Amino acid sequence: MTIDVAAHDARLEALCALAQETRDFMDAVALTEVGGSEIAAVAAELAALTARLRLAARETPQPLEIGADGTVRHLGNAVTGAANPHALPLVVERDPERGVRADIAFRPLHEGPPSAVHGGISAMILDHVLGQAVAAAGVAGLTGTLTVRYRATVPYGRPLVATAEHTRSEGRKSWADGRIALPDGTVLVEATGLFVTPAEWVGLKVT
Ligand SMILES: CCCCCCCC/C=C\CCCCCCCC(=O)SCCNC(=O)CCNC(=O)[C@H](O)C(C)(C)COP(=O)(O)OP(=O)(O)OC[C@H]1O[C@@H](n2cnc3c(N)ncnc32)[C@H](O)[C@@H]1OP(=O)(O)O
Repeated sequence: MTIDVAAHDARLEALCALAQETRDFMDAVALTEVGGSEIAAVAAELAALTARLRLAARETPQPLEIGADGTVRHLGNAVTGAANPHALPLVVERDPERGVRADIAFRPLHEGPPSAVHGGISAMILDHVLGQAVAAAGVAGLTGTLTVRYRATVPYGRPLVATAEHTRSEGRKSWADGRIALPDGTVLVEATGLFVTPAEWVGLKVT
């Protein structure tokens, strides 16, 4: 059975909608120019909303689920989780040619150097897509090492593309390459990573 994200679960659908509203809120916080008293009033309203959500709370985000066909859904993931406000969220697809690809839309919220995306955020995206390329090759693992080369600053507010592919495996070690590029293919950041399949994951089939 393929897991269909939030398709038949009204509560999860509502949670994903709340996460998206929260992202919009965070963007608004990062960019607002309203006056100080209005900012204080909004903060007080927000504190009341936070208290309502905490009336019933768990200690970990929405868990990773694996469908019968190996489909993975992780609504709580920091990069892809539709129920996690921290996530872009990135939608990673199998590339028809090779590996995986994802459209990226960084926002002003992601700023590191002036007018550009924080290097750690680019590294986080690359960590994830390299990991997913490795998982798509049937050898899912945890990142052992990630080497990132920043060739040009990464802009926010314009469409970008992340791609990655599994390159080889030796025992429980697997390598992948990936990059964040402009739509015309100009590479801005590239990475290579080594992923180690924990012994207890060997043979796990995820897509
Ligand atoms: C039921 C579970 C279901 C799970 C389903 C998963 C589905 C996935 C689906 C979708 C993928 C999404 C994509 C996600 C992407 C994001 C990935 C991250 O951000 S991961 C978080 C950051 N990384 C960590 O937190 C790792 C922390 N480190 C560890 O847990 C261990 O150190 C680990 C697993 C990396 C290695 O531990 P050992 O005990 O298995 O390793 P030893 O047996 O000592 O070594 C095995 C081989 O690996 C090398 N090795 C081990 N660690 C290395 C390292 N850090 N760098 C280089 N080589 C390393 C060793 O030298 C050894 O190599 P020799 O066989 O001798 O050639």
